[in-house]
Amino acid sequence: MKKRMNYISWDDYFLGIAELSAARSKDPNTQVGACIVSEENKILSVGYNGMPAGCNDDEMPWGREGDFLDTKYPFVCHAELNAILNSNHDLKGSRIYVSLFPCNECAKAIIQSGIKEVIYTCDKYADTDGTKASKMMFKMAGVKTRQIKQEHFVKILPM
Ligand SMILES: O=c1ccn([C@H]2C[C@H](O)[C@@H](COP(=O)(O)O)O2)c(=O)[nH]1
Ligand SMILES: [Zn+2]
Repeated sequence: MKKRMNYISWDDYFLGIAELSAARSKDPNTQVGACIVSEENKILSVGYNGMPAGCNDDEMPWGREGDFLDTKYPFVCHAELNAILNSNHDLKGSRIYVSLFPCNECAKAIIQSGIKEVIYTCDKYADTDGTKASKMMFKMAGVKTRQIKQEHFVKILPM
């Protein structure tokens, strides 16, 4: 008997894990997941966007509008940063799979931690200055970026 042939690719596998991680997010508007992988295709870390440890996410604001301190923005820890901080490994030469293209703050953390490739699905904030800054920095720092359209991998998130 021959081996099974319709197994999923490494990219689909790790993006699927990033999507599954996103399903843990309490953010009512945008759930983001990240999965960091070594050159040997070993998972080094995962993360999703959420409130910092010790900050009760039932008491924190989750809105997008109003006074800055009444929104989630100053508080929520981004998926990529959580994945980087959750890791006990050297991330040099690794790649990160993310469900949303990284913001400029995450881009800085990705570059500084030595991650060499960003594979992403959604780029819904492509027109924002933050995303433009991320793309500028990735280009200058030699971090490759590659988009994989969602229809190309198994969608795990509940609809
Ligand atoms: O690089 C990023 C950018 C954003 N996030 C998180 C932060 C927030 O929880 C949401 C964005 O919320 P919107 O309502 O779409 O503004 O995504 C992240 O984890 N990583
Ligand atoms: Zn970010």
